[in-house]
Amino acid sequence: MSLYYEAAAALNAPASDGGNLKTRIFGPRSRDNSKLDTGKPGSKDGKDAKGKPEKNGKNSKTDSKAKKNVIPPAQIYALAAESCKWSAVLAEVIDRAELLVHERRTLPTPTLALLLVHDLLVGKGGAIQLPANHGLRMAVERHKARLASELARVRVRRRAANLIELRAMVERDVLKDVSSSSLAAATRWVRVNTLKTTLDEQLATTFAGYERAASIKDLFGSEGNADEESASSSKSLAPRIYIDEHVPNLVAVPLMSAPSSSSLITDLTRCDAYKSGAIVFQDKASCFPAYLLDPSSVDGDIIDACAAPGNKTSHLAALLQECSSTDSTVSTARHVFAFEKDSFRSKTLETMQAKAGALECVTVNGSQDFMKVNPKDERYQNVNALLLDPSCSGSGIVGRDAMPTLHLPKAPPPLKTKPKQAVSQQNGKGKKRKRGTQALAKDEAKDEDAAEEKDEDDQNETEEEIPEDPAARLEALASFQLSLLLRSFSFPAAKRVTYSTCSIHAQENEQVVVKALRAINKQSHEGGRWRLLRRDEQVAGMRAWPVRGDHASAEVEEEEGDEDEDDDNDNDEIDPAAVADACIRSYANDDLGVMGFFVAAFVKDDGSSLLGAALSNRQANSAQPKKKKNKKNKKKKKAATAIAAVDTAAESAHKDENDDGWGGFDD
Ligand SMILES: C[S@@+](CC[C@H](N)C(=O)[O-])C[C@H]1O[C@@H](n2cnc3c(N)ncnc32)[C@H](O)[C@@H]1O
Repeated sequence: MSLYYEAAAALNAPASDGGNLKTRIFGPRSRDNSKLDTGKPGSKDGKDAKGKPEKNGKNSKTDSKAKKNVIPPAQIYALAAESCKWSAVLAEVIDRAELLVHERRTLPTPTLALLLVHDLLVGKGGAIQLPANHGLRMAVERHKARLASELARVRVRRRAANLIELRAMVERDVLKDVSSSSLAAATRWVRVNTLKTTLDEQLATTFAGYERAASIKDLFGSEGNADEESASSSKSLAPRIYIDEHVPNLVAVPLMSAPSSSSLITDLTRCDAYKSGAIVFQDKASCFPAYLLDPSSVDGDIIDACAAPGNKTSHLAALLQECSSTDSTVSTARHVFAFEKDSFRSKTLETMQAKAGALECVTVNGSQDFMKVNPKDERYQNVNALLLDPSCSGSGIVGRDAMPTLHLPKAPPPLKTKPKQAVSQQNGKGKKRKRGTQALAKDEAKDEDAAEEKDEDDQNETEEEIPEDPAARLEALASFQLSLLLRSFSFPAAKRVTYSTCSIHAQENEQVVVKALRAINKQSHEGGRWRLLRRDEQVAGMRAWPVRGDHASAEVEEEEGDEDEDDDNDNDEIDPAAVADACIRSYANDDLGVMGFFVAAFVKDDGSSLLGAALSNRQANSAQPKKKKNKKNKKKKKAATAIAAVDTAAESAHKDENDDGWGGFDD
């Protein structure tokens, strides 16, 4: 009986408990099965129900009996997920057959009825997994003929020729349902790692048999599809794949925590290409920085300043290899130096580079603080480009726990006296199970093993985990990000820098960019001047990406003490519209299937073109007076340089980070 009650408890757990179906069932249970299954006190801590120590041998007997009763989580998950998937159809069948009206004394809840009818009508074995004389089984089987004929009617109404076609329709409906609530959460982005394979090879192997989707929405059956012949059918059982139009070697497939088995959704974590590092799970937006940095635009080495877990590092390595193999003039091997401050995450970085086959060109500088790296060190004299993806609030991250809606049959009107089993579910075993599920669901966030299907790039902390004062936290983060960005500019041979966050807050994005431009351009312009890479100069895919920076957010007041002290820079006002156009953003709710993200690229003009996007049209008019010039002398002593100021702020941000053991975020 437990199987059905366990599955019902997992499906009915309140959303506020968090966690998707998979983690509700697998994460907690895998650590403490007996607790959930037996509900008996005492057996775990060696004490009996009254709290007294149990006699020798009794404990182990109880344990082994409890173990025998444990239902494999995979079995519970399969039942819950499949029933959820079929719930729209089955709820209709149960209602029309009036099962709950006829059996209101024996079938305590609509969820249980749904699970039992699932196994009877569409489950794998075609039978309820209970003894033949069990009350629940008998209650449902009494109505088998009526239920089967209602199922046939539903099938005919939906114009499915047989059960196989109906199954395909059910799956498509579920995909549509999930993707309509969050396209970003329902999409699995897969980067083909060109260090190990090619897109064509993967399409012919890992993704053989997939139908081409014409758009992200079409992955979920909402629009027509790219393959003309297969366009007809929502009845097609083939999974779909979308080949991204912006980032090369990137594809998307549907992702969902349920259903457990589906021909439309394949579990890529189990495929050889994933295990060997030939494909990498990486959100589309997270591919922007390396692509925008465009290693082919420079010829020297590259630094990834905040690298762990390392998806952008291996992406950089792949792009580097691609441009080296196409450019015969490149004679010397180019390097990616990957820095990571956190020692634990440094190990992940190393492992991921090894898995991606990137170690030939990537040097992992683990447990090294980028702020402490000497830009003048001989090893970095050939560094032309830097990718900076520092810790951030992670406010753009999307939880990948999309669940289909659970449709339940209508509950019958209540009986005057409570049926025995209903009472026992409310007050007895049912209650214990629910408590167990809830308590365990809370632990789930800490359970690393529960994250079976988590992307490597999905290990960020969420904003909720940031300590109490979010405003102060954001301010400290922004200062820390600015200091890292200014440090990136200070590498003598640097010509290009990308700055990215998986945050949606302007404070961490456009505002950092504007402050960085102001600060850097107050310094001597020896060797060139930093500006934003304009949209028209960006690689094709980024130029075409429609979501740009936020104009209003780029209007940043100059802070007191930051006014220009150098008469030569009187014309360095920043044009918010130009900044916004140069910046790239994405939002989880913008229907493009990606998480919230921000990236901007800076270039160092060697003097041949000073008409940078960041400099306003006022740049041409050198006579334009600065507004706060009269304050200039008073403040001269107050701020030595802008960089020194942000360095101090950054130090406190660093301290803040260390204090609470906060390790930063991945994308
Ligand atoms: C957002 S994650 C980087 C994700 C990574 N770029 C990727 O795509 O896989 C930020 C990382 O920067 C690291 N970090 C923070 N401050 C750092 C510093 N001063 N020097 C080096 N690494 C730092 C954090 O430990 C964290 O692992």
